[in-house]
Amino acid sequence: MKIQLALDRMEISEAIELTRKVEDSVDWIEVGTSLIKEFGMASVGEMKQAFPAKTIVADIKTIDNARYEFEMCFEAGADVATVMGVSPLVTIEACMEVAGRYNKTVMIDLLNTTEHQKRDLMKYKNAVFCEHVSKDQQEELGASNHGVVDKNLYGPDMTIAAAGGITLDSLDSLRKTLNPSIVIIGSAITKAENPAEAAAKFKCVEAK
Ligand SMILES: O=C(CO)[C@H](O)[C@H](O)COP(=O)(O)O
Repeated sequence: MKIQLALDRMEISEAIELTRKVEDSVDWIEVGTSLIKEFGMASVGEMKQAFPAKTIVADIKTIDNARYEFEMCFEAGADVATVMGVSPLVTIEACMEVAGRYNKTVMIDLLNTTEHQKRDLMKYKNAVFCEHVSKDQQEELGASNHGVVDKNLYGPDMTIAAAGGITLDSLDSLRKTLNPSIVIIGSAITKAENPAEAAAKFKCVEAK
């Protein structure tokens, strides 16, 4: 499993400082939606400049205006950009086209999608599919992602990611059920007393 560090609700300088402490333990770096909303494409550009060797994920959560937003992300230095799976399929198609042209990757965020919608999205074989329990579901309902999803939904050749309140304790259940290739971890690292130690523990468990 790859570890994607999600950076949210902080200044760009804090995001860079925090990432420096944990970069050896993480694979992909997500510029969180909150950073993009607050600081725009500067957040993506500055993270790519600070960490040129890392895969930078722009969590822009596109739902419309796909070409404009995806071109903006890739021009700013993102390697992966996110689109909501509940978008009209024409939006997903446009994201796939732009990503193909830039030789970059689309991550489809499956938040609030039905099984029927998921099945319609499966044709985008080059995309990463992210099973996501949202911040509001976490903070208002106490939910988190333990990976309990029908794994038969996904073919063996599909790349799956999981996000949403993931902690060290959820990894075992995630692995047994969804078995994602990418685990997206925000607060469990960024809000830890010692982020470097927290990230190293994830790396150690993930490697087992
Ligand atoms: O996409 C997100 C919020 O919409 C976060 O990046 C994702 O939920 C990971 O952060 P955390 O581990 O704190 O939930």
